[in-house]
Amino acid sequence: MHTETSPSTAVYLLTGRESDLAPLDKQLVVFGFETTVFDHATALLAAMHGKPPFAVILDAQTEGLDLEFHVPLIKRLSKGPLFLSSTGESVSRQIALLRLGITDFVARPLPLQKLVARLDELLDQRRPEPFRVLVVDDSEAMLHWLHKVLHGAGMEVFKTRSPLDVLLMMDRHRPEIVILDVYMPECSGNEMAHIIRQQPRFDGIPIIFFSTEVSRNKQLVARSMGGDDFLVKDTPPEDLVAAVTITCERYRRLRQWMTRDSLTLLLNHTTLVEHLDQSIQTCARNGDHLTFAMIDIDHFKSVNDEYGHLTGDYVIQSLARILRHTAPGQALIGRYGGEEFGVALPGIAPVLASRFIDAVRLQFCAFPQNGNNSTFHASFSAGVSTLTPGLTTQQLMENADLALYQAKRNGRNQVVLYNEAEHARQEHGSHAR
Ligand SMILES: Nc1nc2c(ncn2[C@@H]2O[C@H](COP(=O)(O)OP(=O)(O)OP(=O)(O)O)[C@@H](O)[C@H]2O)c(=O)[nH]1
Repeated sequence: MHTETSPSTAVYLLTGRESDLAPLDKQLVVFGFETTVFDHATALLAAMHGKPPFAVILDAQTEGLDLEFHVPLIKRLSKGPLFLSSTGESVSRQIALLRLGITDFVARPLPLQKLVARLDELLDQRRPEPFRVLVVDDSEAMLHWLHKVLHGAGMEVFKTRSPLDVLLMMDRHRPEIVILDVYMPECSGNEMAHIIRQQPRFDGIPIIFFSTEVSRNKQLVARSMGGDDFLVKDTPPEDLVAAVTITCERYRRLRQWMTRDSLTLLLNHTTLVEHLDQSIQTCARNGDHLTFAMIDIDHFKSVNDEYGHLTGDYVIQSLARILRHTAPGQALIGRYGGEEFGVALPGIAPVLASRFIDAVRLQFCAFPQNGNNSTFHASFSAGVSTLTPGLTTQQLMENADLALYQAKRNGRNQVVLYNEAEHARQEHGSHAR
């Protein structure tokens, strides 16, 4: 399980020792950024020579920092984001600083959540996932050409000559676009599009027809069968790449709205349960471990009452980020509802899973939350359940919920691993009373 940050998340912070920015290093570490603090620009530049960071944050008030001199030197060593934190700059000064190479301005007092959100966004932009494209054409030469053009543009391309394999390949590779030839011997592209559109699990996946057909009328018929666009086969490669890119980007944005929770960008409830379902089937088939944790922030109503709803939202976001940054790659993390989260850990033994959730609990407790111009700490309780033969998704979640209830009853701020025998004993005890 990886809980370390990769070197690519290195953030260099230039600030004075006594500055209000100094605690930022510990705060960013909680969110998974490997932060190093420098109190002199020369030391920062020397470190950048050795290992260029992902981002640099400059405190404008650092002693000896001369923006006109140092910013161009920093830019020469790293093309990454360069933040300037100051008490406020005039618009004309901001323009001058942008020209020098500053990419983002951060006002004081530092809005930590916004800064982290921005760093997250920049990080995601830096490692965009390649678009996944499925191409279906009975001509080997055409498949080869499409693969060459799209793969050459950085996309992940899956190809088949047989339309009868399409559904299977869509299940296996989860393409974000399907490019269909219109005239194929086994079935036409129109028919294939019609069949794809009958499957609710492929709802919304764009289909582009790729054909020699130039008749506007026939193109419209093809689109009425479920296609989204029509490209003729002598389309120049750059136009094909542009059309696929635009369509995939739109689909990704749409999917994000459909599958993600807007406050935390974690999976929403429905999608988490759907993915958990699939994961349970796979793990049950392969005999792999699967654990599920239900996490609930403690006394959250009091947080809202004392610090306001907005601060409550920040607390929810801080837990979401800690989970995102520390969970192993295969984890499914979702916002289950309000201040409740669900985390599925396929392939991870129950004891290790509990240990991981407990490590998240400690990080979350240690994280300084800001509200009413002061710092406070929040905590959560969690219940962890394990997949056993024959258990349904619903039962797995209910068991985690029972363990969570136990954690709350035990006094909160703890992780309880569901134990069937223990649960039966307690049930029996409560009935006997
Ligand atoms: N800020 C914020 N509050 C929310 C959100 N969703 C739910 N809540 C609040 O979360 C609170 C949940 O409170 P309760 O279910 O009573 O539980 P609790 O106060 O956390 O207490 P315990 O779970 O028993 O430790 C309610 O006051 C909801 O209004 C949200 O998206 N943002």
